[in-house]
Amino acid sequence: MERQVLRLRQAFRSGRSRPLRFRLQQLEALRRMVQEREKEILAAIAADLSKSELNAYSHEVITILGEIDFMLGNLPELASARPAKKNLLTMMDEAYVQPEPLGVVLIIGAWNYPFVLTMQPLVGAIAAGNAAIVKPSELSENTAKILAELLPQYLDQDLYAIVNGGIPETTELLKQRFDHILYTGNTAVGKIVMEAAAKHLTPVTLELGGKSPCYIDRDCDLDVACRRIAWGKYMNCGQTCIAPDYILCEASLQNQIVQKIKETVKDFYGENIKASPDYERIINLRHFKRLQSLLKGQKIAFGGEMDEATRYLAPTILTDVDPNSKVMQEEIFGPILPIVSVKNVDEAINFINDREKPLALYVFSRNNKLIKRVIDETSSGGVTGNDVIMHFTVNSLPFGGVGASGMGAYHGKYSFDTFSHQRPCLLKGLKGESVNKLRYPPNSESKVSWAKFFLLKQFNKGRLGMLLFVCLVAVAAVIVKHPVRSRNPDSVQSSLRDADLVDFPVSSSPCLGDTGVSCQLNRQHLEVNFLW
Ligand SMILES: NC(=O)C1=CN([C@@H]2O[C@H](COP(=O)(O)OP(=O)(O)OC[C@H]3O[C@@H](n4cnc5c(N)ncnc54)[C@H](O)[C@@H]3O)[C@@H](O)[C@H]2O)C=CC1
Ligand SMILES: CCCCCCCCCCCCC/C=C/C(=O)O
Repeated sequence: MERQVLRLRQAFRSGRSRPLRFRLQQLEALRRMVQEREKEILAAIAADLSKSELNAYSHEVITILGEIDFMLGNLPELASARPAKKNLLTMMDEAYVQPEPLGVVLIIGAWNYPFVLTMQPLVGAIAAGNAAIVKPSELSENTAKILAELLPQYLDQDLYAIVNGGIPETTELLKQRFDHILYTGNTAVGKIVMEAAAKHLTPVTLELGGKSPCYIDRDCDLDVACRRIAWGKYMNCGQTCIAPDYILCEASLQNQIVQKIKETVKDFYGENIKASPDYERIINLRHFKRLQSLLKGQKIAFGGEMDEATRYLAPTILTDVDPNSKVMQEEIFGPILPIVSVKNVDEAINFINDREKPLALYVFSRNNKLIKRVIDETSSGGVTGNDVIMHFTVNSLPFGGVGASGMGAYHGKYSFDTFSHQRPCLLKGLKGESVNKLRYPPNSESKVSWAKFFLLKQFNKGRLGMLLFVCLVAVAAVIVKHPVRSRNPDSVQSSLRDADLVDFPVSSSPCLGDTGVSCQLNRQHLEVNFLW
C-alpha cells in the first residue's frame, strides 16, 4: 500500500496531472470507458443490486456521463485564476486566487450506488489535477472488479489506482498519508476515517447518512406527493442515502397516504412486485435481517412480505409509528416507510430539530411560504420541495451533509473545489517603499491612523482633502512634463502611459510629513485616485 501511494505521489510530483490538456484527456478517456464498456459496467451494477440494466443506466451511468460533460465544458473556467479585490495598500499589485491540486487523494465508496459513488468523486479529483486512489465497497464486488479491470486500461496508471478489498485493506490504506479523503458510507466508519485522517492532518469530505424526513402538508396534491415519495423511497429497494426515511403528517392524512402509495406501487411494479424488473433486492443477509427486526411490533398498513432466500422485502408502510421505536432511531436504508403523526407544521419542525441534522429534507405543500418556512427553521444537507431525491441530479447544487449527515460537498463545481486548494496569490513590485514605511517599525500614532485610512477606509476629511490635492498636483506635474496635444482622452492616457511611474514626494506636507508617504503615479494609479 505504502509503495502504491508513493508511486502516485511521485507521478503527481512530476507535474503530469496539472496541465489542463492532460486533465481533459483523462476525462475524455473516462467517458470513452463508460461508453465503450457500458454493457460490462451495467451488468456488474445489475448483478450487485439485482437491478435491471435500464435502471442501472438511469440511476448511475447517466449521472457520470453528465458529470464528465460538465467538467469538460467548464474546466477551463474552473481551473483559471480569479482576480481578487484589492485594498488601497495593494491597489498597484496583482491579486488573484489560483486553484491548485491537493496531491494524492483517497476516494472510499459505498455499495448502494457503487459506480456513481466512486466515479463521480474521481471525475472531480481528475478535473482538479490530483492523483487518486479509488477504494470501492467490497459489498458491491462485481462493480469493484470491473472498475479494477477497466480503469487501468483507460486512465494513466501512475496517477490513478484502484484498491479492492474489505476492512483490512481499507484500514491499511488509511494508515497512509493522503492530501484529501472523500468517504461515502455509514457514520460509524466515517468516524474511523476521520480519526485516521487526523493523524496526518488530512482534510476529509464525509458523505454520510441519516434519517431524511418528509413532511406532507394538508394543503397538498396528495396524488402527486405520494407518487413522487413512492418513487424515491422504493427506488433501489430503499437503499438510497437521500431516500425519504419517514413521513410526518397530520393524523387525518395517514390513511389517504397509505391508499395512494399502495395504488402507486401497483402502477409502478404491477400485481407481482417480485417479478418486476424495476424492484431491487436487499444487498445482503445482514441488512435483510436488520430490516426484518425493524418491523417487529409495528403496525404494517401495507406490504411487509419477505423472502429471505432472495432477500426480497416488499414496499412497506408503517402507520401510527411511535417516535421512540427502533425504526425511528436508525437510518432505515430499505423499503420501509413509517408514518409519524404530528399536529401541525410547528410540531413537524420541532420533531426535525430534536433529531440529528438529516442528509435531505422534503416538504410537500401547495403553499410555498410554508415550504420556505420549513427550510428557514430547520437544517439539513439538502432540500427538495414538492419532490424527493431530485436535488441530487442538479450538478450546480452542492451535494453533501451537515452535522451528523456529513461534512463538505461535491458534484460539478463543488467537486472541483473540494479537490482543490484555493491559493491566494499577491504579486507586488519592488517599488513603493515610501508607502511601506507605514508598516515598518518604529510605529507611531500617525502611522496607525494612516493604516486605518488605507485598510479600514476610515476617511478623515482633512486627510482626504490633502490626498486629493496631492493627486491633482501630481496630475498637473505629469501633464506639464508630457504636454497633452489634444483633448482626446486616448492621447491623455498614452502620454500618462509614457510617463510610466512618477515618484511624487509629499514629505514636505504637514499632514503626511512624518509618515514619509509619497505618491507613485502611473496610469492605473491616476484612475484610482480620481475615483476617490
Ligand atoms: N451521503 C452520501 O452521499 C451517501 C451516504 N450513504 C450512506 O452510507 C451508508 C451505507 O453505506 P455502508 O453500509 O457504510 O457502505 P459500505 O459497507 O460499503 O462501507 C463504505 C466503505 O467503508 C469501508 N469500510 C467499512 N468498514 C470499514 C472499517 N471498519 N474501516 C475502514 N473502512 C471501512 C468499506 O470498505 C466501504 O468502501 C448509509 O448510511 C447511507 O446513508 C450511502 C450513499 C451515499
Ligand atoms: C427519465 C429518467 C430520468 C431518471 C432520473 C433519475 C435519476 C435518479 C438518480 C438517483 C441517483 C441517486 C444516487 C444517490 C446515491 C446516494 O447518495 O445514495
